[in-house]
Amino acid sequence: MIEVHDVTKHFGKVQALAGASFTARDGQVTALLGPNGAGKTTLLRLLVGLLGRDRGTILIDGIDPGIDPLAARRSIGFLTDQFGLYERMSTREYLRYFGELNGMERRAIDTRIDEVTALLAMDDIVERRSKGFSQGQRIKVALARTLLHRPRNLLLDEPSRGLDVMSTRALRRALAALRADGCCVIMATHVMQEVTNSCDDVIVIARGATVAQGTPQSLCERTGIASLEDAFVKLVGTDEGISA
Ligand SMILES: Nc1ncnc2c1ncn2[C@@H]1O[C@H](COP(=O)(O)OP(=O)(O)OP(=O)(O)O)[C@@H](O)[C@H]1O
Repeated sequence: MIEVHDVTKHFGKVQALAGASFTARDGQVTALLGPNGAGKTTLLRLLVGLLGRDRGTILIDGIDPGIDPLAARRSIGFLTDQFGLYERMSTREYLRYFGELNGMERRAIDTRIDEVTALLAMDDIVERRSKGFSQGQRIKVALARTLLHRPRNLLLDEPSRGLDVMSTRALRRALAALRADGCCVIMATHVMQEVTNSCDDVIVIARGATVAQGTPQSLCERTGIASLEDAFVKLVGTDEGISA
């Protein structure tokens, strides 16, 4: 479970977070929805302890990443906007390397590589070096790395960007599997269809603060609007930063 209370963060004079508060529960996929510049990536980086907050409380399964980032990170898989692939390594070599960094045993790594590459439908690129990989192929490798060590908490920053229809379905399967395993998943996205298809709960963030949290249906009911996209626009008070 991930608990955030009244978190603020400045970069110089820019206020990236201005009082974000929410709870993301186990066994749920929680969407983090907000216009460009709303503070989504900053929030994810604070959760994983890559940045320090100015104020507020953050607990990852009871651990404060600001106090003990290494302990918090052990239970987190973070798909960032920077994939950090090593072009000379094949996908298998790359995943093995990260499995070893996470303290997994070789046999467990190989079994898990088979599982995640099947889940994400990436058999065609397992033995290929990542040099020249397309955007969709790159994100799949990064996602496979994120899932490899079975973290209990998953932070996914726009995981569906650049994915084709088949890969988007593979991502949905992966999210469903994580939910069934009881993981806590937070997914920052601009794609409303992914929210409707894959998310149990939605956090709406605007200008650095949480403006609403609830199921897609409850957000529609609260605004009195049938479409989630229109409900989001009403909650945020602008129509920037969304795609159909
Ligand atoms: N390292 C930094 N230095 C200065 N300003 C920053 C830095 N990181 C983020 N910001 C600013 O903080 C605000 C929030 O940025 P953030 O990247 O968290 O937004 P976001 O919701 O992820 O946006 P997007 O949907 O465009 O990816 C923006 O105004 C951004 O310019």
